[in-house]
Amino acid sequence: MTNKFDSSRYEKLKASGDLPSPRGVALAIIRLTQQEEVSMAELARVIRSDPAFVGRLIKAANGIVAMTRRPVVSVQEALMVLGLPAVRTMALGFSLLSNYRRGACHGFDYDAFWSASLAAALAVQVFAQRNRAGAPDELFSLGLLSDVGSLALATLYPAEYAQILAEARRYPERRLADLEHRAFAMTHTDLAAAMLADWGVPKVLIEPVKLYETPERSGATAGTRDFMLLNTLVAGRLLAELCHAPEADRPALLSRLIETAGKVDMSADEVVSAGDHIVSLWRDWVAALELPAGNPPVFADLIEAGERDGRDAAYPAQVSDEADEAVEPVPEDDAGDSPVRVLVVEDDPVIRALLREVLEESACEVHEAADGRSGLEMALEVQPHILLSDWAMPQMDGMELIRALRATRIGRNAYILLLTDLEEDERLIEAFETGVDDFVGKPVKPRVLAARLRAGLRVVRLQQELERDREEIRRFAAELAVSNRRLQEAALTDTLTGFPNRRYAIDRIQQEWLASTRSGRPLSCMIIDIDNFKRINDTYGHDAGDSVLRAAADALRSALRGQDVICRTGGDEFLVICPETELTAALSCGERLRGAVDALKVAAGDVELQVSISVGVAVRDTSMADLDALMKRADEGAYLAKQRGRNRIEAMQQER
Ligand SMILES: Nc1nc2c(ncn2[C@@H]2O[C@H](COP(=O)(O)OP(=O)(O)OP(=O)(O)O)[C@@H](O)[C@H]2O)c(=O)[nH]1
Repeated sequence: MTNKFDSSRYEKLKASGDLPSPRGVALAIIRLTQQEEVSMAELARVIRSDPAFVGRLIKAANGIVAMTRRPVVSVQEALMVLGLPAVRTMALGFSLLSNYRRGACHGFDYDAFWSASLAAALAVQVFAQRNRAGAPDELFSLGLLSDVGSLALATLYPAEYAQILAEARRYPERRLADLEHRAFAMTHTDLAAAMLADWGVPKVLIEPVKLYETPERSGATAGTRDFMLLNTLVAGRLLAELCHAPEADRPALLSRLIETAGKVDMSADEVVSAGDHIVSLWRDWVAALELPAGNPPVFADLIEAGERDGRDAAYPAQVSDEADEAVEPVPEDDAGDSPVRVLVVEDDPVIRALLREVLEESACEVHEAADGRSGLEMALEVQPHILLSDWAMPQMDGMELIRALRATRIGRNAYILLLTDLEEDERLIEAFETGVDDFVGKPVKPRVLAARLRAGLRVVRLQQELERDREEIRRFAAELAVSNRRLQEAALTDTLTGFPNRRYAIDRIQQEWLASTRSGRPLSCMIIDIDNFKRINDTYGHDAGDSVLRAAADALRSALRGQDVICRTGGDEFLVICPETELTAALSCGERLRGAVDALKVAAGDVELQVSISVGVAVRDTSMADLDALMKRADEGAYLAKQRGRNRIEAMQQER
C-alpha cells in the first residue's frame, strides 16, 4: 500500500510549534551557518558556549579524521575538518538528542531510540568512509536524524502513538507505516523527510530517509549516487537494528545487511571489520551520552555462529564463501607469480600495437581500449594493476578517465601512467593532481617505457604485499576477537549450571539500577536459596548435590520470563533480576519459579529427592538510597521464607 503524504497537514503541525525542533545554542549555530558571511571565529565562539556540543563536535571530527592524521583537539580545527553544512546538521541532531531524551509517550523508548539512531549514524559514516557513497560527516547526521519522524509522532500524539506501537508489536504482520497513516494521515518516514527539508537538509539526503524502509520502491539505478546513498542508509539502519535485536533474529538481519552492503560495493569481510569498528565507536558514544548500549554482537562471532549452525537458510551463502576465502592461501594472481594486468587506452592503433609489444616483452597481460569511455568500462571489468592512458582522446579524454577511475574502489589502487607529448610544467602538475603516478613522453621510446613500467611494477608488488599483510592482520584481529569473547564468556559463566556467575550478576544489576534511575521505571529482584541443601550433600554425597543444583537450574530456566536474568551467586544461591517489574508481577513470577522446583524429583541412587526453594523478593522504592538497600531487602525476604518453614516466597514490602 502506498500512502499519500498530506503536506498541508504538515504545515499545520509546524505552525502549532509542537514538532521537535532545535533550541538554544544549537538554534544560534544553525542560524549563523545559514549566513553567507559568517566567520569561523564567530561560529567557534558561539559553539564554545555549549561545552556538551563542543565535546560531541570534536568527537565527531575525530571519528572522521581517525587514522589519517593527529587528533582534532579544538573547536576551530573541528570546524575546518567538518565544514559548515556538517556542523549545522550535527548541531541539529545533537540539540534534538539533548532536548528529547524523555517524553510523554509511554510506548516509545526514548533512550533506545537515540541509542539506535547513534548506531545508524556511526554505521553510515563508517560505511561511507569505505564505499564513498557520500561525505561521511554528512551521512553521520543523516543516520542520526533518519528516524526523527518517529520521535515527532511520539511528541505530537503521545497517547495514540503508544497504542499504535503496541498494536504493531502485537501484530507484526500489520505495517507500522500503514497504522500511522490510518491514524495521522502521515508516516514517520514522510514526516522525517518533511522536517529535514524544513531544516534545509539537501534533497539528495532526504530521498533516502523517505525510502530506507521500502528501498524496493526507489527507481534509482545501481551504482548511481542516489542508489549508493539509499542503500548505505538501509545498511546503516540494519546494523543499528542488529545491535538491539535478540540473538534469534540476528542471522536473518546479518544476511540482509550483507546483501544490502553488497549493493554498495562492500564485501562480507568489510561488513565484519566495519561492524566491529562501528560497535566499538558506538560503545564510546553511548557511554558518553549515558544511553543504553544494548547487547551488540561481535561480528566475527556472528559469522562463526552461522558456520557452526551448518550455514542454515537464513545465513547468506556470500558470508560462508567469503569466510572460506579468508583462510585460503592468497590467490596466485596476488602472490605475484601471474602476469600483471595492464590496460592500454590509446586512440592511435599504431601506438597501441607498439605498446602491446613492449608490454608483452615484460610478460604483462595486455587489454586495449580506443577511447576514454570504453577504457573506463574495461577498467572496471578487468581491474588492471597498471593503466597506460593517452591524454588527448575522443569521447572522454585521459584526464576525465583518470578522475572517474580514481573515484572508484577499483581505480584507487591502480598505478597510472600517462602518455603525453605536452611536457609543460602546468599541464604535468594538473595531471599529477588528478591522480597520475608517472608519465611517458611521446613519441614513445620503448626502452624508456620499459624502465618506467619496471618502476610501476615495483609499486604494484609493494601494494599487493601490503594488502596481503592487511588481510593477515584483519584475519588475526577477527580470530583474536573470537577468543577474547570466549574468554570473557568463560570468566562470567558458572560451569555447573551454565548461568552467569556472581561477577556478572553484580555488574548487571548495577546496570539495571542505573537504567531504572534514568528511566524512572521499576526494578525488582529475587534471592533464591535451595532448602536444606547441606543435608542433601551430607546424606547423599556431593555428586547428588550437584545433580540437584543442575536440575533446579533447569527448572528455574524454563519457568523464567524472557526479560528476566538469572545468575548463580553462591553455592545454592541464585539472583533473579527483573527489569521494569513491579512487586506484584515479581511475586507471581517468583511463585512460578518456586512451583517449578517443587515439582522436581531428582534421582539419587535408589531414592528420589524432593527439592524446594525459599525466595525473597524486593522492588526498588524511594526509601532505597542504593542498590545494596534493594539486595538487602530481598535477602531479608529469603530469610523470612526460611523462618516461616521454607518452600515459600516472601517480601518485606507491601504490594501497591
Ligand atoms: N554439591 C554441591 N554443594 C555445594 C556447592 N557449593 C556449595 N555447596 C554446599 O551447599 C551448602 C549450602 O548450605 P546452606 O545454604 O548454608 O544451608 P542449607 O542446608 O541449604 O540450609 P537452608 O539454606 O537454611 O535451607 C553447603 O553445604 C556447601 O558446602 C556445589 O557446587 N555443589
